[in-house]
Amino acid sequence: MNDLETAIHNTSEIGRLRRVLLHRPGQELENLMPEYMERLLFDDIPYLQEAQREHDAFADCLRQSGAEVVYLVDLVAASLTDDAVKQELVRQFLDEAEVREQRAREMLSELFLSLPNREMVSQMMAGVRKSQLRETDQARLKDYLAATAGDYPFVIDPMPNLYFTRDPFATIGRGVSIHKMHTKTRNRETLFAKFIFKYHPEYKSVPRWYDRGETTSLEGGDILILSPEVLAVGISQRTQEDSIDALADTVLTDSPTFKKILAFNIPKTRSFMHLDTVFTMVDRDKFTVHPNILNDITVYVMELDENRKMKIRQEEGRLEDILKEHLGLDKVTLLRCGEGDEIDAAREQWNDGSNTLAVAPGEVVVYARNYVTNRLLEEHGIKIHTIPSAELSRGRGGPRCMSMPLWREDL
Ligand SMILES: NC(=O)NCCC[C@H](N)C(=O)O
Repeated sequence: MNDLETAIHNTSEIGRLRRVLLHRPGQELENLMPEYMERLLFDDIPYLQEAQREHDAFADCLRQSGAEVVYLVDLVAASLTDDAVKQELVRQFLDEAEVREQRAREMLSELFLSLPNREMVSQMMAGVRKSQLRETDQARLKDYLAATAGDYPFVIDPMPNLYFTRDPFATIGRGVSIHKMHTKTRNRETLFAKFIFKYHPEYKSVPRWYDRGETTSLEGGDILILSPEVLAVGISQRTQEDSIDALADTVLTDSPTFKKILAFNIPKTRSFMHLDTVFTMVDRDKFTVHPNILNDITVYVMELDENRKMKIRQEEGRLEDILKEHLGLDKVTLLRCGEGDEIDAAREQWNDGSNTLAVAPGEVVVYARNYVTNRLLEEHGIKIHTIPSAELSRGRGGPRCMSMPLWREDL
């Protein structure tokens, strides 16, 4: 069924992309400091204006290939359907930012609630410097600053990873999986998803496969929709086995199409943080892969038996053969990042050479910088759209990480 009226429709990695969620990097990047970068999951400080230019080129590329681009800030703003909802967001946001000091809560609530919805959401994303509170009531500020010892310059931390819209929630079929993130830093991002899927007029009735209140972590970069029947989920640095069990329970039981989950156990390292940093689908029978994982990957198959009880078994053999069997294909080609060269593969994977976003079968968006891998894709008949990435890549994510499909055509 291809009716763009439904809020969410996502039954593959490669069906023609018709609507996609992005976040244009904003002031949150201007609040990155070298001292706190590691905790905020960045390896360097991007130059915001250039990062925005690159991101706009990404958005234009998606529009030119036929997708409507929807921005996170607009969806969150449109979810704040009345003052009570807006106040609820502010309250929960302050709780989750761990602002406990009463005077700070009052000053920040006043600051946020004085802004129109869109500006308020952008301000929440950017974080708040202590120096910004100078505009407010001086006596309260003095008391607050005296009560919070130390030189930490923020009253609320920035959320610089928001432009990786792939991770805090994921669309699967007609439903959504809202995540409990591995790090405290990124867990704050999923509050926006909570409000979108609770209050936004178009998104509030979407079925829920996983929720942010779960106790184990699951991140969207680990979820790949290989076909309307088969999901791949990474057991990774960011996604725990128990989360996959819980996701499998709901998706395999309640979604009309999904029958199987292939759980890929991958190495737990920063550069391989999610499955989509080492493995993406580019065509019906072609995948990019980082060669280093091929000897170090175990695949488990999860299915419900005739009594609707979960069965899990380990698969043996080569990844190509496992994919062939479960996707019912005659042939599968794995395209090795950096053409399999040890040095090029490591360099290009670090800058997301294996992190492609398909806009249609055999047609993908990639970073221009990964020219060795890109050449290989073209040699295998894949149409590539290249985008610039000098600044965007400093956050360690590529075109797939920076996008969440809301609507794809069925294959
Ligand atoms: N799916 C992805 O691999 N997303 C990239 C997320 C990068 C971000 N700096 C993070 O560490 O979470």
